[in-house]
Amino acid sequence: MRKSGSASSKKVNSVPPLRTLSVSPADYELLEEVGNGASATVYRAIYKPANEIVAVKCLDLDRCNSNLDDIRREAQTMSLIDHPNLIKAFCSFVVEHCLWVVMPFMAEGSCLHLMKIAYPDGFEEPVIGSILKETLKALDYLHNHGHIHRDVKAGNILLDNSASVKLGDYGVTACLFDKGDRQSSRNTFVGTPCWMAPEVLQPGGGYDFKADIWSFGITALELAHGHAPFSKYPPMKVLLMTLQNAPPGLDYDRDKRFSKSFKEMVAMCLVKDQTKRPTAKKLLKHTFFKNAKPPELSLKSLLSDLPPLWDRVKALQLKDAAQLALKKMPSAEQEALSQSEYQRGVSAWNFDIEDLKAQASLIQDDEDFSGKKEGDVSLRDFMNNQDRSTFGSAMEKPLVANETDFRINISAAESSETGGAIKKEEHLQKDLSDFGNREDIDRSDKIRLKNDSVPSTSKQDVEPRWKSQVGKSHQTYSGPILPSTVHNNSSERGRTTERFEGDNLLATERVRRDSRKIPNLSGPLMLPNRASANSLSAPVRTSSGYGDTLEDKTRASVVQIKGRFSVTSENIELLKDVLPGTITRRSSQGSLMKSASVGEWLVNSKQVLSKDNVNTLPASVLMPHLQNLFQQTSFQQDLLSNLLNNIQQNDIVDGIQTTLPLQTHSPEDEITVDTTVTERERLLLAKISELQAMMITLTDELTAARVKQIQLQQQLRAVYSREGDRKEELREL
Ligand SMILES: Nc1ncnc2c1ncn2[C@@H]1O[C@H](COP(=O)(O)OP(=O)(O)OP(=O)(O)O)[C@@H](O)[C@H]1O
Repeated sequence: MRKSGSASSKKVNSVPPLRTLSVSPADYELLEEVGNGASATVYRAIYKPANEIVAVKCLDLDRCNSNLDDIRREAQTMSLIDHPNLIKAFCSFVVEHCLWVVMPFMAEGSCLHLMKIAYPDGFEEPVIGSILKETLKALDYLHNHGHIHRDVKAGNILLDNSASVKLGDYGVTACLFDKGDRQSSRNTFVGTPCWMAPEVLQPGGGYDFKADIWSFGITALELAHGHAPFSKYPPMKVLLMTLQNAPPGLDYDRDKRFSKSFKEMVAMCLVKDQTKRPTAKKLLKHTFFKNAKPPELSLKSLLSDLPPLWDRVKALQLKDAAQLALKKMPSAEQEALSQSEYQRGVSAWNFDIEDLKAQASLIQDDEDFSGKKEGDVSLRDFMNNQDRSTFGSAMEKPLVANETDFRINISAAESSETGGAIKKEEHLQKDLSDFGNREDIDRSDKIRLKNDSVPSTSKQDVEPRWKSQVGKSHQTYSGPILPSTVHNNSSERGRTTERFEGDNLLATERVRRDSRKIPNLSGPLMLPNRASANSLSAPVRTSSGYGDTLEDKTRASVVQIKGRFSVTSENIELLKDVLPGTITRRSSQGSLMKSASVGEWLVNSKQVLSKDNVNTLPASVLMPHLQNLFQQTSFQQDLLSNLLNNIQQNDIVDGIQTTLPLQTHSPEDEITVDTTVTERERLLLAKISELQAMMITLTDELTAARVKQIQLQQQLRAVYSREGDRKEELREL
């Protein structure tokens, strides 16, 4: 079951869907990575006893917020599911810290992948109709069997090479990760922000299967436009927009190419009042679906001319890595904006609605997605300049050559398309080497590529449509986990991480990890060991132990991790405050949100003002940064003081609120309140210490910045006076 590609060149068959496969990891050979989601990586694999191709989803249990018993229970439940439009697992078993789920290999990947690689502006209506109809059948089945999918999106709709459409990740993940009974889990929110129904975002209200109908409507828009509505916004803004704005829909002017019945169907799904949304069964009777063609007729042409799935995935990952590099952030700073910090940000923020609005209004509201975002790298440019054989029989070529081409192509593309953006090339060159030791990458990828021999499906001789498309930058890999039976298997050989050998592991993992750290306003809120450079992430990067303490705390309080969004118990409390418009108690934390962007800014300034730079850069470059750093640091100090004050005040208010009712309560109540108060005190004290630690660090930084400012001013004066002297001399001459 070691990862290898050697078997891919052999003739292999696909496993028919209802087979029982072995639960021994030794019987599986993992081949190429074909997808990754928030919690799992999916591989094409060979089932050795039958020489058959399957997909193995390796779900990292360390990253799941659930115990093995829950997983087993849910896996058994899901084994009862059986529908042609749902991916059914053959079997599942535990290999070290991972749950392996063996399922049919969907050779064309997800609709999201397909759009990213070849249809960035979405599909034509007949295609959408076919995909949606099959998805709706799957939802109808799930709902009839008492399941809510909770993560319907293009990334979870998978296609195979016979153009059949299957919904993956159908609720199992949600169930697996639920703590306690299902009902209580419905009081938490789960999903990916853009696709989440308003009622899902309202904590405590509960929701039902109609939440899937909303997500289905959003998925319809996603397939029509190539992206979900609001996908370019940070998650918090998405949350607000979903709650406050009119529901998104197909526009009469902008979406002229779509029929009235399609528009009407979408509008029916995207009604805020969940009781007014149709059931899946009713929706299936809509004219739009009555006219939909079977997928074999409408989808086949889409899938021709595409390279094998794993090559597409690799290309997208490389593109993402390049975008990451273009963000000009060294990896250390990327780490500063990691998911753990994002979680910290989420749980620490106050969802002060006014403040959020102010935040949100800072982001441009234009809906022009066609324009290339800063840092977007054209996949077309990358692919067109690749050696054609990159995606064909020459996959054995070491990646070093491909990566070199890649870098050159990006810079060429950037300079031609953005004009004068030559600097990006330098940054890219620098950052690509920053985020991974070149030698490491080369070695590890050589090994991987050597093994990844090319199957008979490669199509290097054609000039396909996908090459001429510019992929979008959304990073929303997601999908199924549908175990039918779970077995424990502690075989050393089964350890997923052993698929790379020795130190190659490090490098390859780093490349992969970094390729996922794409700063993206659609807000990939990844799991703790994945980084995300969301602009609303961690307020301040400190050099103290602050990050760890808080990160651990946040991790401990996570109640839901799903897709790109994780929710902590603190979030729920905070949202309870916000949503009915009753926030204020922690209003100072709204400032922390502001400091999120400040934090990012500080990072940039600190970069510029690094020890090495400070003596070499001209004063004219350094001064504005220094001044800004100075101002922002002072600003942050003020915010922190306010925050501390507010916490102290809140403490007093809380004390009054919690002690007053005590007089009328029973002794049991007193014990409960006492415990709550103590717990709250403990949390507040912890928060205060953390803030104090932050303040100390900030004060240090401020002092350092002041010193630097003084030095620079002196240098500047010296330069001016030298220049003055020189001018004097010249005049005298
Ligand atoms: N059976 C399969 N065959 C081929 N590709 C697959 C298969 N299952 C999943 N994938 C690919 O892997 C990606 C990630 O898988 P999946 O969504 O199951 O992970 P996840 O961690 O549950 O993601 P998320 O929770 O973000 O939805 C999918 O988007 C899809 O592109």
